[in-house]
Amino acid sequence: DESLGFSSERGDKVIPLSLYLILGSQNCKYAPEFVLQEAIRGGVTMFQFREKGESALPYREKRDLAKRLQQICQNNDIPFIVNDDIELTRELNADGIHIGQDDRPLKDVRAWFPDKIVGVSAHDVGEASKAMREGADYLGVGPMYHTDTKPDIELVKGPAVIQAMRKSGIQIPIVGIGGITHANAEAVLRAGADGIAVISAITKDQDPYQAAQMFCTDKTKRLDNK
Ligand SMILES: Nc1nc(C(F)(F)F)ncc1COP(=O)(O)OP(=O)(O)O
Ligand SMILES: [Mg+2]
Repeated sequence: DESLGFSSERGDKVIPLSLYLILGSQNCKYAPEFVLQEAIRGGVTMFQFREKGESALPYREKRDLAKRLQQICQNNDIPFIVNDDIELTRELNADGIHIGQDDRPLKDVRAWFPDKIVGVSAHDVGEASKAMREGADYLGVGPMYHTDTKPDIELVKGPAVIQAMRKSGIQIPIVGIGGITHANAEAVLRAGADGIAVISAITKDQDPYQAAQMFCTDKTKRLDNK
C-alpha cells in the first residue's frame, strides 16, 4: 500500500521482515496491546495478528482487538498483517494477509488483494517454488525448531531447508518461523533468511521490550562480525 511507503521505487513492496512479531490474545502474558507496543519499542519491524485455537476470541472481539493493534502499527509505520482471515483483512483494509497450505489458495487471495502483501507458508522447496511462481510476496518457512505454539505443526525442518530453497533459486523474501529464540535465531539468518518470526520468545517474556531488543542487538552484533 503506497500510502504507507512499503513500495520501493521499482514499484514492488519493501517488506521489513527482519523481526516479525506474531500474536493473538491466547499467546500473551500481558494485554496484547501492551506486548505489541513494547515489542515495537524494542525493534519489531512487522506484525501479524493471529487469533487462533480453542481460546480464540469470537469475531466481534477479535475484530475490535485487531483494530486496536492495527492502530498501534499505523502509529509506528509497521505493516499490519492478518493471519488466515480474508474477511477481517478486507474489513480492516490490512496491509496484508498470511496464508498457509491449508488456507484459501494463493491464486484466489491474490485476485482479491492484488496490491496487498501476501505471505505464504512453505515447508519444502516444492511448496516454496509453487508459491513464488504464483506471486507470493514472502515465504514463512518452518518449523525451524520445535514449538508448542502450533499444535498441528509439521515435521521440524531446521534452518537447512532455507539453504536448500536458496540453492534451488528461491529469491523472494523468506522469514523463518517455529521455536525461534535468542539462542537459535542466528542459524536461521545464516541459512539465508531475511528475518525471523517469533511468538512466544516475545509474548511470553516478562519484558517484551527487552525480548525484542535482544533479537535486534544480537543481529547487529552478528552482522558486524559476519
Ligand atoms: N502464520 C504463519 N506466519 C508465518 C510468517 F511468515 F508470517 F512468519 N509463517 C507461517 C505461518 C503458519 O501459517 P499456517 O501454516 O497457515 O498456520 P497458522 O494459520 O496456524 O499460523
Ligand atoms: Mg493459516
